[in-house]
Amino acid sequence: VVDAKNLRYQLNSHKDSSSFPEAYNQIAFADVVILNKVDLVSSEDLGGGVEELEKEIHCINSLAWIVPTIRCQVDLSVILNCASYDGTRTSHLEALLKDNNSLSTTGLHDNSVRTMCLSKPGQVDLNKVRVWIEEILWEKKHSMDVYRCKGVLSVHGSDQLHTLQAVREIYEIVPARKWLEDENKINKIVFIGHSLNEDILADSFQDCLFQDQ
Ligand SMILES: Nc1nc2c(ncn2[C@@H]2O[C@H](COP(=O)(O)OP(=O)(O)OP(=O)(O)O)[C@@H](O)[C@H]2O)c(=O)[nH]1
Repeated sequence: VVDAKNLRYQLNSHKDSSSFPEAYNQIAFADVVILNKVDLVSSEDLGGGVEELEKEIHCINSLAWIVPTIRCQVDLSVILNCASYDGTRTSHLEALLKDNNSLSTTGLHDNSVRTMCLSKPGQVDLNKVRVWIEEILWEKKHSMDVYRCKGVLSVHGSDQLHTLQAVREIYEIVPARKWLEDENKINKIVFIGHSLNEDILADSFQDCLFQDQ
């Protein structure tokens, strides 16, 4: 739950310190963000109203689904049972498959928590992807602090769309469903975290593509 009236203050409160406020972490890890107290903000407020706040939340986590509320009044059947981490249910990942769907953000402040989206055509070698993601998440090879990761993969030798999900060091790659005939078989991975380097991620992922010997 985000307090609409105080969000900006909470996000800015770290500017003079070396650590991030908890608000960044909570938004980065959220699947659903309840943006509460929207009756207390208006477009005349410094920095804009609810729309601006939604933009700021999406800058940190462009995968989050935002529900504006007053007194947290929300239909529970909408926000519960999202099955966001069920790798075999692709409904929450379908948006990733849409072309031209840019989810990357530049972050609110230099070096803050942000979303980065990697997109590559071709088929990947699953073993290479495992080594690649383990180097990033476990060995912190590129000094990136990845909070979460979600994506779809087109795996060589399989007609199944695979999903990749990670929370901190724990990750999972599983077959989810058959690729559809007319579907653009791509690899698309969204990273949410801190100190993300787009060029390094794109270059290193290139080595995961399957190559005929
Ligand atoms: N106008 C308005 N007031 C609200 C809303 N939600 C809560 N409040 C009031 O805001 C006051 C503080 O409530 P909260 O922000 O939920 O209280 P809190 O102590 O911060 O609660 P925690 O965040 O759980 O620690 C109470 O008087 C609530 O009735 C809202 O959407 N609109």
